[in-house]
Amino acid sequence: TQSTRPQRLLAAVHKKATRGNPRSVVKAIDEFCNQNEWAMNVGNEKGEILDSVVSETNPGCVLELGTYCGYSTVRIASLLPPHAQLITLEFNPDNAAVARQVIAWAGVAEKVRLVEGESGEWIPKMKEQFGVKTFDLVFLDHWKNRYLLDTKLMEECGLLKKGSVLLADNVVCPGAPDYLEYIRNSPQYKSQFFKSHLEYTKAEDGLEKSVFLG
Ligand SMILES: Cc1cc(-c2n[nH]c(CCNC(=O)c3cc(-c4ccc(F)cc4)cc(O)c3O)n2)ccn1
Ligand SMILES: [Mg+2]
Repeated sequence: TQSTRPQRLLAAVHKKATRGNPRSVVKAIDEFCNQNEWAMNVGNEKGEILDSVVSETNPGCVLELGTYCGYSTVRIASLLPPHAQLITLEFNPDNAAVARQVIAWAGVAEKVRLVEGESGEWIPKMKEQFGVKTFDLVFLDHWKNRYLLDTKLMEECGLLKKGSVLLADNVVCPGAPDYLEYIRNSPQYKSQFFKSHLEYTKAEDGLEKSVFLG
């Protein structure tokens, strides 16, 4: 039977990356996507911006919406301080299965909790199910038409505190216009746009970083 693109991406990780070395896993995926097949990982150009935001935030508790194959999960987890935790939500069970193996190969599994399901269902359960108080950093990389809804849901669930950082991928391509409109005009956030390109292409894209002011 035919393999899927995520399965071919995983095969490239097993072939080219060194087990336990997160940077080699990131490099292997970027090579696969540049040389073989495009895939919707955040990529290296936006990934370096992600790395800098993670490093400056030094988060103890991170939420990632949209795991896909675990590329950004591995980038984030490899920069977390000891005992910090990353919860990542993936909607597609086949992609989640690949992500688990990518995360394990990178050697960051003990920092990561991968949950299969929809943001709207799981965000309200974060406190009771995972003992989360608030998130220091949220990486929004899931369905673009859910960014705004889920940001409001996180506010309502008391999952953000003064200083919490939201970092949103794809605010230009595919785009999240209602989210940008809200977050840039809300007195409760201080936002900053990082211009970049859609992963592995020359198309315009960028990340929006927003600090919750409480
Ligand atoms: C509702 C809910 C959803 C999820 C969830 N799990 N996995 C995802 C992945 C979502 N990501 C994307 O769709 C995405 C698309 C493109 C793209 C595609 C085609 C083009 F032509 C150009 C760009 C580029 C990207 O960088 C992306 O991130 N969402 C998890 C939990 N709850
Ligand atoms: Mg993305």
